[in-house]
Amino acid sequence: MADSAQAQKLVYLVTGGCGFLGEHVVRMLLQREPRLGELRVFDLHLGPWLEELKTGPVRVTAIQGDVTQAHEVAAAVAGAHVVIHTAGLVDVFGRASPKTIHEVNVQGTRNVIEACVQTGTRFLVYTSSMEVVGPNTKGHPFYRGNEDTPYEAVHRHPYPCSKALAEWLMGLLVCGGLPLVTCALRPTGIYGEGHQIMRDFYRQGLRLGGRLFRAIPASVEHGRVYVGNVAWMHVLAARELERRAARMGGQVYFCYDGSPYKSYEDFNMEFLGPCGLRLVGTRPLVPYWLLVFLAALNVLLQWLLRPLLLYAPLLNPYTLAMANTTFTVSTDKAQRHFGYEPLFSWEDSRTRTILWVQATGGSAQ
Ligand SMILES: NC(=O)C1=CN([C@@H]2O[C@H](COP(=O)(O)OP(=O)(O)OC[C@H]3O[C@@H](n4cnc5c(N)ncnc54)[C@H](O)[C@@H]3O)[C@@H](O)[C@H]2O)C=CC1
Ligand SMILES: CC(C)CCC[C@@H](C)[C@H]1CC[C@H]2[C@@H]3[C@H](O)CC4=CC(=O)CC[C@]4(C)[C@H]3CC[C@]12C
Repeated sequence: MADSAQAQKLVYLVTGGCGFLGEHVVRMLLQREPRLGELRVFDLHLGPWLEELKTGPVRVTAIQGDVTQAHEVAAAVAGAHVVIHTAGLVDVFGRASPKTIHEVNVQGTRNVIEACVQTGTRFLVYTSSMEVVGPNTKGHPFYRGNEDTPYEAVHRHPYPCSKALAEWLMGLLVCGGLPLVTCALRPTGIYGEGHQIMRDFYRQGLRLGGRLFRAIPASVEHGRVYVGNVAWMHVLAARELERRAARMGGQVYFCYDGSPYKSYEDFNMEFLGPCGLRLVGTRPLVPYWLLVFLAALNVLLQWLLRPLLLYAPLLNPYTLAMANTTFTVSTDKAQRHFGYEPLFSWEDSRTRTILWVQATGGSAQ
């Protein structure tokens, strides 16, 4: 008798499937989801790498579309059994307007939910963010927290506001008693192959003669998680939503793995060090008040230059506050609820990331 893996082939849709995380989710599904019959990859900008996937045994359909356009989303969702919604506008640097961030992250998510309800898709996994919780505007540390840790979540920045609203929309469904089963995954800062900010730091270090200068105290700890493990968690959550609907429906899960807790800069050095960079200083070389001043100056410059060009440096009051606030998670909720174990050890994750930085960091890719 054919087993159920062969009997029922499923249609999956990944929104934002050509982004940093989305590409890993797409590849992970193809490698690790035996019930996959068709994979729809929906994104505003389709990657050329999708072409090579089309020659494999699973039907891969590339859909160029915009999550803010309800009709485009509905057409892509129709007939899909499972939707993994990772599309989002990740912007904490002032590149996009608050309105655009809201449209993509909130209205886009609303469109995905409505399309699922209208077309009868039953399972939806949403990529949320740790930013739904914090760090908050008051700079309170979140130390080894879990999904139930009390924390004063206060947002002002458009990005965390939008992610919090979108996650809240997901929660509404549970109260509404709809047949759609959802869960939200909250990655902390993701790293790994394809991580743009890591590459930016590497290039900056190369420009500075192989050095980076410590700006944030080493005692401020950040939770980071490897992109392959975040992708695996999405694939597993999507698979298990059906079997464990009563337990998982409406739940939120932090994404975690064995990556060590370190400051943002020290963590990056785990990869940039073996690529030849050095972090200068055991303590910050620039006083904090000067960073605050420079961050405020960047906001002013961004505003003054806006009519001429887009000036969006890494340092602004929001990113400084983030980098300077401890936020680490310690939880086993995903393990308890759907059997998640990281697929990649810290050593594997580190090696893969180093190889990627070495291969592409200096090139224009
Ligand atoms: N990068 C990180 O450290 C973290 C990311 N996240 C979340 O993970 C998700 C993926 O983020 P990344 O892969 O880092 O970002 P990314 O920018 O690399 O990927 C996002 C993808 O969404 C697509 N997209 C944007 N607007 C769209 C639209 N209107 N219609 C269709 N597609 C659109 C983009 O073209 C891109 O391919 C986002 O929802 C983000 O909020 C959550 C926590 C941490
Ligand atoms: C010396 C500077 C002050 C260092 C600046 C570092 C910042 C650019 C980054 C520090 C913390 C990062 C954020 C954090 O990892 C959590 C995130 C979650 C998301 O959902 C999206 C990305 C990000 C906001 C991430 C962005 C870069 C930092 C602010």
